[in-house]
Amino acid sequence: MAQVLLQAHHRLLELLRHQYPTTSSPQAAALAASVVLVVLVLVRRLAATPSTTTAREQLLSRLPSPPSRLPVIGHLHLVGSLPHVSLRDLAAKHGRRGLMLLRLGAVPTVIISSPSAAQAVLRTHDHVFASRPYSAIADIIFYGSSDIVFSPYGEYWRQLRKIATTHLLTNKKVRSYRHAREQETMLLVTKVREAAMAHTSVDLTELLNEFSNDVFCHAVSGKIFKEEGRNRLLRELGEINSALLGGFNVEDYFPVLAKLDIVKRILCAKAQDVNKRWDELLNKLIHAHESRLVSERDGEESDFIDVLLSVQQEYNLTRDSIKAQLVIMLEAGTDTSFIVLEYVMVELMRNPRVLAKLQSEVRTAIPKGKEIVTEDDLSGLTYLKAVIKETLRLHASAPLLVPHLSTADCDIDGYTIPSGTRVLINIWALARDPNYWESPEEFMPERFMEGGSAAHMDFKGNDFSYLPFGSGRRMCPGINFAMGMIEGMVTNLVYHFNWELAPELADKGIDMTESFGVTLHRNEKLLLVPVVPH
Ligand code: HEM
Repeated sequence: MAQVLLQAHHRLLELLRHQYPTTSSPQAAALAASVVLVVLVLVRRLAATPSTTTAREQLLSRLPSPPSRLPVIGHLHLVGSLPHVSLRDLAAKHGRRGLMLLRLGAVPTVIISSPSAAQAVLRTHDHVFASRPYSAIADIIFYGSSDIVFSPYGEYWRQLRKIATTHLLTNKKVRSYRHAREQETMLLVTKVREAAMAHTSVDLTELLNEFSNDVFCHAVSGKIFKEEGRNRLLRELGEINSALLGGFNVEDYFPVLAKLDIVKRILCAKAQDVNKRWDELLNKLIHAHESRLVSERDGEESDFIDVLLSVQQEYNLTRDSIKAQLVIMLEAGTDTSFIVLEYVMVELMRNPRVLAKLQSEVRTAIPKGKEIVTEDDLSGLTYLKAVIKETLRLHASAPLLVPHLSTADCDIDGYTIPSGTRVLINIWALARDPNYWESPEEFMPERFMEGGSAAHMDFKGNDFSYLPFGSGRRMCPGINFAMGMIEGMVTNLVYHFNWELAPELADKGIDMTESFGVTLHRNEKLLLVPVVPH
């Protein structure tokens, strides 16, 4: 027993160090891990009444699960720094029919790893699995989880979803932000052209991140988004949110800790702090919108703040709820779109044949000499669409989707998943499964072209081995917004420039090491030399 507790302590220590890398000395971290372990063991002892073998426990115990479970931390020690990879390997060994149960700390979590199990969860029983587990951090950052992504399934969420799909992210609205997208595209192309003239490299990671951030800031808060460096501040705050939401949060796996006020105060202090900073900034932005006269709008398209204020009464939205939607829209859209953009360029650089073919398509279809390629020029670019689809297959920004939660007992293929179980759908594993994909590790856009093995597939949630945006009620409502941005930017990058690896990367190639947070992203910067073609 002492040996297993020691192992649990060691793993807890690693996890705490990961969560609080800069704030704790080794001694303080070891002490914190010991305190957490003692508290958890005590709480477990106190809670170990006959009710622990409830009907729910009995159902859980029938689900396929790895045998090596430690006290307190459960299977957490089996999950490495790239959870989607560990989960795929564990499921191959211990899963049955695409289902596997892991005890992540105190939280039973079902991992879905086959298209048929994904279909059962996201389509057949979608209504049962459409809720979200509680997250102490999300609760602070999103004003009591009152945002569309983390709010539990129910009437309130339905209203938010309606606002998103009928007011904020309709095709018409997405088209109306076109001017903002093209303006930001122009800024980026100009910067790259300057570098090309000077024969220097560009940090494309940074440029694309900035582009994506600015397009969203513009959509959310209109023309004033750059005043007083607000776009930079919004980006900084967004990055802090991502780090907090994506880190290993002890309180998510040991919810009992989040209930202890003193522990909550310590663990959630950073989230409180960033929420305060968001609140100040959003109050200013909302106030500026409220006090702006119609005559000052100068024909400008209404932004997310205008839209939310205009439907406030109709949907009975509180001020906090409006702020929660603004924070989540920036969070949900910016990072995901930037990651896809960067990976498209990474894959094009790693596959010169594909880059050449894409350039040929783009430069044949679009007349020479355009200052900027607009969204009108994109129809008919079938290889471009195939390149983006293939990038989304290999590099889903959210490899485990956002966690789902069951709200009733539900039978799937002979197993019963009890109510209140957290469910992760490993779409990364589904999209690389050799049972469903030919040469799954290869970047082959042709598979999505006419005559290819995946020609009929789209990302609209109908093909359960290919779900980069999820499927069902909780599916991403921002696909059109994202596609408008990604297609436009990639086309401009390959239309205007030829690309070479920067000298720093020329010898060693592009490092594909990734980190997992809320989203999955590369660690190293993409440094490239742009060349203006003759
Ligand atoms: C390439 C870019 C994007 C990718 C890959 C992506 C992917 C996803 C995924 C996987 C989910 C979770 C689905 C689930 O839990 O089952 C999601 C949810 C969501 N996405 Fe996106 N997304 C992208 C862009 C956007 C954009 C541009 C917006 C908004 C402007 C957006 C807004 C949302 C919202 C609001 C949700 C939560 C829906 C809900 O819980 O009801 N996303 N997205």
